[in-house]
Amino acid sequence: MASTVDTPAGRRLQHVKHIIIVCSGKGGVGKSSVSTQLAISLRNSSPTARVGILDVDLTGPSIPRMLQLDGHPVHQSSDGWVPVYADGSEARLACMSVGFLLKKKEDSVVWRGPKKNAMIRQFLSDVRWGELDYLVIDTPPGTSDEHLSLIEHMAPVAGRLSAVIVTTPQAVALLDAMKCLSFTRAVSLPVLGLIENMSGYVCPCCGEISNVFSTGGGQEMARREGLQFLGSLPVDTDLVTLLDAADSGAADSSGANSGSETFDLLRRYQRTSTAPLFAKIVEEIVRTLDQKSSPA
Ligand SMILES: Nc1ncnc2c1ncn2[C@@H]1O[C@H](COP(=O)(O)OP(=O)(O)OP(=O)(O)O)[C@@H](O)[C@H]1O
Ligand code: SF4
Repeated sequence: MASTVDTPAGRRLQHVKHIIIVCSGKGGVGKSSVSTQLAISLRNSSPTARVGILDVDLTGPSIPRMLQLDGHPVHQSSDGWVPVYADGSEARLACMSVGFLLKKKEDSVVWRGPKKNAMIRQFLSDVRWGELDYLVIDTPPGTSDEHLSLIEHMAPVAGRLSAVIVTTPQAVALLDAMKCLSFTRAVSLPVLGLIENMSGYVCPCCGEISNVFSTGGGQEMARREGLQFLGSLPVDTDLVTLLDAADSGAADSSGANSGSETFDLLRRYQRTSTAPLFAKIVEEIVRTLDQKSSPA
């Protein structure tokens, strides 16, 4: 019988303990922000946790922007691509995105399915992730070529895969989240739980919660479908301010930000009003994954 790691992606990912695919049925619900904040909170969940974040939203990569790593060059070593570390020399938050391969961040990626498939295969087999506790994968909205390619190339490590579904509370987003859930069921991808994002707005002056959209739909969907409800995240004005600042952040002459700037960015993420909610979500995720990997 062939070894379970007997493919380039299987060999490369053999030292990655858990792989979390973040998906949403609908665009713009906050999947990339959730992926970024999950990766940061997982990294901070223990002093030694090592986390990777892979951005396979090939036509709309936003992870480099969210980690203020836009324009960072990617180095090729004899052993493959070296990921970009969002925490400098600590090297506990490794990041890879097609965004690093574009000449300018405004450049668009207009690729057909086979080229996207080849890029994803390369990300999974050629990036030198090393040992990771968690690899968080940010995907495009919906269920597209990218999702199928991921599942196909990661078949040798299928036992370590799970998904987190992100939705907003509106009916249309929930309908699309259901489609996403049926995809996970069709490909036997276990779902760790559901996150309802932009669930209400917390007034920065008085803390009053206004439900701009309806609320509670994600929790209801989770109950109905037998999923774990991981939590609700309100519209976070700290996150908006942080990302606006990151967008206008100064880059050095190579177009890349220095390690200390991105390190400072990680600290600022930790001070947003949703950071404690992410810490709780991560506690739940870590508990579930530990149970899954502990011998019966
Ligand atoms: N809880 C939140 N509070 C405030 N702003 C948020 C929140 N979640 C996401 N956003 C903002 O909403 C916008 C869309 O978020 P994001 O890019 O994460 O969504 P997405 O689902 O990944 O989008 P796409 O479909 O383009 O991949 C971003 O500007 C992000 O900063
Ligand atoms: S919730 Fe209260 S403090 Fe906040 S904006 Fe509305 S009225 Fe003002």
